[in-house]
Amino acid sequence: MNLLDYLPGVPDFPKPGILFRDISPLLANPAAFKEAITKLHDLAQSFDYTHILGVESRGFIFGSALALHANKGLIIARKPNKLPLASHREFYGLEYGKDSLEIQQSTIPKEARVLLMDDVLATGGTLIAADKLLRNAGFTVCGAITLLEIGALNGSTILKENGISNKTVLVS
Ligand SMILES: O=P(O)(O)OC[C@H]1O[C@H](OP(=O)(O)OP(=O)(O)O)[C@H](O)[C@@H]1O
Ligand SMILES: Nc1ncnc2[nH]cnc12
Repeated sequence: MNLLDYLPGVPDFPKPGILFRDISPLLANPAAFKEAITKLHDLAQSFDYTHILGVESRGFIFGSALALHANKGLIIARKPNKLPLASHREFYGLEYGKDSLEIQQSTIPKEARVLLMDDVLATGGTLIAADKLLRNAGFTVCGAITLLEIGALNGSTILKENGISNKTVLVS
C-alpha cells in the first residue's frame, strides 16, 4: 500500500501556491490508517520515550492512536486559550500563517521523556515551537516523528539545526 495515495495534494489551499496534503482519505480507510499508525510506531521505537506530545489538531488524531497502540501517555499542545491551566505559550510561523501553542506544565509528569508527533512536517515551525515549550517548562524532549514531510521545505534539516532528532514515514 502506498500511503501517499491516501494523502492527496489539494492545490492552492489554504492560500495560493500551497499544495495542501489532505489526511481525510487516509483516516477514512481503516487499512491505510492502521498502516500509518504501525509505521509511526516502528519509527517511535528508536526513541526512549514515555509520552507522546500531540499538536492540535491533526497531531491529536495520530498522537492519540499511537499513544494507545504503543501504551504511552499522551500530552497535548493546544492553540491559544483552550487549556484551563496553560502555563507556557510559544508563537511561531508555519507554511501558510502564524499561530501559537500552549501547554500546561502542572499536568505533565516531571519525569516525562517526550516524543513530539505531528501529521505533516513543512517548515518545522510548529515542532520547533512545541520543542521550545516543553524545554522551557523543564521537560526532556527525545525527538519528533511525523507521517509526511514536504521535502522541498527542508523541515528535517531545520529541525536538526534546532537540535531536534526527527524521523518521518513519508517524504513527498
Ligand atoms: O511544519 P509547519 O510549517 O509548522 O507546518 C506543519 C503544521 O501545519 C499543520 O497544522 P495547522 O496549524 O494547519 O493546524 P491543524 O492541525 O489544526 O490543521 C500540521 O498539522 C502541522 O501541525
Ligand atoms: N502543505 C501542507 N499540507 C498539509 N498540512 C500542512 N501544514 C503545513 N503545510 C502543509
